Amino acid sequence: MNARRLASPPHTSGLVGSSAATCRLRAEIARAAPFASNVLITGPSGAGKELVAREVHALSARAGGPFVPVDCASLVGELMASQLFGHVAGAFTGANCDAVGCFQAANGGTLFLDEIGEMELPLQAKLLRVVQERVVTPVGSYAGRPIDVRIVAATNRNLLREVREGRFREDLYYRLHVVHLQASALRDRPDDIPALAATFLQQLAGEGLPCCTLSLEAIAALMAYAWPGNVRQLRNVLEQSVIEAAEPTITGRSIERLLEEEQYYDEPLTDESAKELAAALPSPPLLPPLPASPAWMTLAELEREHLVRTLELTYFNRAAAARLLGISRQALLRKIERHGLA
Ligand SMILES: Nc1ncnc2c1ncn2[C@@H]1O[C@H](COP(=O)(O)OP(=O)(O)OP(=O)(O)O)[C@@H](O)[C@H]1O
Repeated sequence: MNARRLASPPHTSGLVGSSAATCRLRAEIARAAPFASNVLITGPSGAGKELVAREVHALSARAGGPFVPVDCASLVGELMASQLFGHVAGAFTGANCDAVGCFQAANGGTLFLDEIGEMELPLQAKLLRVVQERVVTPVGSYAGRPIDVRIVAATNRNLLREVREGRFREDLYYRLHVVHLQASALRDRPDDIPALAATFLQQLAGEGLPCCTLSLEAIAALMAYAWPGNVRQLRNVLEQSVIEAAEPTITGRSIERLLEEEQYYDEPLTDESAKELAAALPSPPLLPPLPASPAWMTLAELEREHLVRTLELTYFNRAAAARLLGISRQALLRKIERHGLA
């Protein structure tokens, strides 16, 4: 059987973060959790889809029952149906005794079908029958067994496009897409980063790693990064920085150095995200205020003033400043030099 864990871990506080997107998600989870309706969770890899699924389970009347996560991408070949639906002795070579599948293991609880978009079409047809009839028939048997399972599925694919392109059954899509929850990319909710980082540093200290905090510069650098690997990548970067930290306070420079090794360090933000990020960054450091603007400014003077303001806001993190300004780091470096700010 392909279940990663059968029993639910105790429910902890769950989703960390207070961005508008996370607050909305928390409210949607609370609204949908008490019902038995199927749930489809979408969002990029590492954005917290499994955590959302666990939250739905933990806040439902099934919380005392099992939470069974299944990685649908690994359900391939002959054994896939048996992994989901179980089999009876003699069903195929090597089936020496009856075995329950993930559906029966999740009876009374929640079955989490992770990476549902990867499931092969023949298995989708079998899954549809079970979802519709709430009866599971083990491989090699004709006797169906009623099951009481809530299905929560997740995908990082655009399932409607998969339907249009014939890789995902439309009828199954609509059976699963009763409640839709969206785990957003971390780059779209940078104001969650300080709380997530603090939680992860606390968890890492609890796991025996050095107890560290982040400087304001380090927080600004984390908030300005694009996070292609989302929350999972944030945790990994923090773990690396704790291991490498010479002092209990992690500096902006050490975070920048780690992020330079990751992808998309220099990717500019869209105008909208840049505005959100600028508003969410921690208060700028105490630097001498900019000279009062003259009544009339040339374009060059205006550019210089905005450059200084952006550099202050990002604690002189040039990659972050470039992203906020929507230009490449090379372009920013040229402007810094041209305006004598180096
Ligand atoms: N809002 C959050 N609060 C606290 N921890 C989070 C949050 N979001 C994600 N995490 C943590 O980030 C890691 C990745 O999350 P998770 O496995 O749920 O992502 P996923 O979207 O299911 O990823 P994948 O698509 O790769 O399976 C986990 O350790 C999870 O606990």
